[in-house]
Amino acid sequence: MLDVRLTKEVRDQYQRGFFLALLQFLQSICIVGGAYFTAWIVDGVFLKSRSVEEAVPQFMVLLLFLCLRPLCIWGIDVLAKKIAVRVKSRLRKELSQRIFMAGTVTLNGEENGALLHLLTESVESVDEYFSKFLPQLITVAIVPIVIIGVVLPLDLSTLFLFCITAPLIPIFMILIGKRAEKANQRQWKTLSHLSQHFFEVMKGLTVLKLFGRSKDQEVLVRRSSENFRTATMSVLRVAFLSALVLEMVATLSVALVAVTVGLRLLSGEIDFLLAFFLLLIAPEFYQPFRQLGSAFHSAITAVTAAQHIYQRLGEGFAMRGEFGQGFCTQNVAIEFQQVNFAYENKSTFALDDVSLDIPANQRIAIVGTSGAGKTTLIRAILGFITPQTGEVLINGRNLQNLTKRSWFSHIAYVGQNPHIFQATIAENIALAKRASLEEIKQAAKLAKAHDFIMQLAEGYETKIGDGGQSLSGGQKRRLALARVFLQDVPLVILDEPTAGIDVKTERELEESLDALGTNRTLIFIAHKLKLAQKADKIVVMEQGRICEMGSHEELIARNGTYAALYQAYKGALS
Ligand SMILES: Nc1ncnc2c1ncn2[C@@H]1O[C@H](COP(=O)(O)OP(=O)(O)OP(=O)(O)O)[C@@H](O)[C@H]1O
Repeated sequence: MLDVRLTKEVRDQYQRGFFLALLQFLQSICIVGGAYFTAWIVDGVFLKSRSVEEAVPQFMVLLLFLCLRPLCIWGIDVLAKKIAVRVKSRLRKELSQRIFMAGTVTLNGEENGALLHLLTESVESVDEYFSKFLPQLITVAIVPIVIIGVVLPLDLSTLFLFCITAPLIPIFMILIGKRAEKANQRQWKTLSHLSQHFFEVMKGLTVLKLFGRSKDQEVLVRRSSENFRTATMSVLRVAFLSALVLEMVATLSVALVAVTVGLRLLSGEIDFLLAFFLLLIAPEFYQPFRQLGSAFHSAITAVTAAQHIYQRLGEGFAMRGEFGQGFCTQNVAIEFQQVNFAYENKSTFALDDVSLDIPANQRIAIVGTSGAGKTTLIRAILGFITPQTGEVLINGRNLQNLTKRSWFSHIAYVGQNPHIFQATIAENIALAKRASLEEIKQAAKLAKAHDFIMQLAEGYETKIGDGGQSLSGGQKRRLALARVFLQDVPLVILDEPTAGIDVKTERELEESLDALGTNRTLIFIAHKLKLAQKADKIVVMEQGRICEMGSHEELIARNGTYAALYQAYKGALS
């Protein structure tokens, strides 16, 4: 059950690995030495009638070995735990970075509960692979070999028994391992499903209560829990069965050695000292295999979790990490060249042969019916998704070759559900840039947020709850817009900037947005077509395709999709 990728995680901890192996070696010396001196003392004092005083030096050495052994075990334990903690924190960090990078695509997906399960329990279950299984594997590689090395010149028939019985344990482990792996996969999936389902129910509890459907969900959660219980029981069954089989093989092997040694002692083939030493050392020879058997199940659980972690870590991100090209400009021009993109498990393209030219410092409005592909187009610009074919070019350079850090430093973005962190209003606005209170206030004024902030108990120093719960949707959006006003970047992307905002504030905000669009590339998704009229170019999307493009007047004159949308919009207003 050795997983190459997981084992490679100790790559930066060779020193600890070396000391761990050294302690294992020292432990095996203690085992052999302890057995030898015990046999010598019993043989000398009880059979060869040596005086107790004569045995004192041997007794002291035995005592030394007996004390040293638990110290070695403790050292091995500490080193293994340290290795495990380092690996876990690295995996957690890489996973969170990957999730942050995947951004809205992943987090908008319906899988937050499963992600939480991956980040917490899955990473945690990797612990036992490093703290138990790997050290035990090293024990198996060192202790039995040292014992074989000692027994080789002393007794060939016991050595022969060791050599034919020891491989039986790993063979059984491999056979049982196949079944155990399947059971573990099933258990992982059911737990992941349960976490996801529970998370969804918690999120939507208000809606479920209002529709009187919370009882139905209770039944479904109970059913998911029952599936998880069944899957866990089948994992435990395999675990108990394998522990039983491995224990039996080990016990029978020890018994075989004991019986043959006993018979040879009775027939006078070997003397008591050697026979007693072999009897003491035989259980120690099989002990590492036994313990490997019990660590084996933790290892399967860890490897199952690791497969899912690596799968998530391996998922492609549209842009380069640290090794792409840096990028710095004051004028951002964007070009889509025949871009196609379909989400995983979707048969239709969310972006279908999209070619689009966005010159620097223009205002572009993206409009279209729900599900037309507007957000996906924005995600492609942000680099959150990789086109399956075609390219997104930034000032003529392929976006995928730019570093995330340098590209993101050019962008201010407000999505559909801007997140407000558990911090003060001022800290929330100054998220992207260090700024003085005066600058923060100025930005808030431009975003028409200043007035409502001043009405809060502590103004800009008011702490807002996790997720900005004490603010309304429109207030959160204005706070997020204030962040944008504070950042002085060449590209601003807004997803429906005036959603959830009253008519008066909306009118005021439009003026601020005018200012925001000066000397910057401004791209905004507009459901309210009044806002779109101010754009230099309106891009109309339908089923992933760009069906029309032009100014408001041009598109009205064309009397196509945009004109129809505009009529519907005007109708809804009147
Ligand atoms: N994370 C996702 N995973 C799978 N499919 C997705 C995902 N996000 C969007 N889609 C699908 O891609 C298509 C385009 O969605 P997109 O969100 O880009 O539309 P939109 O025009 O922004 O819609 P809206 O105006 O309702 O926000 C839709 O069919 C949608 O179901």
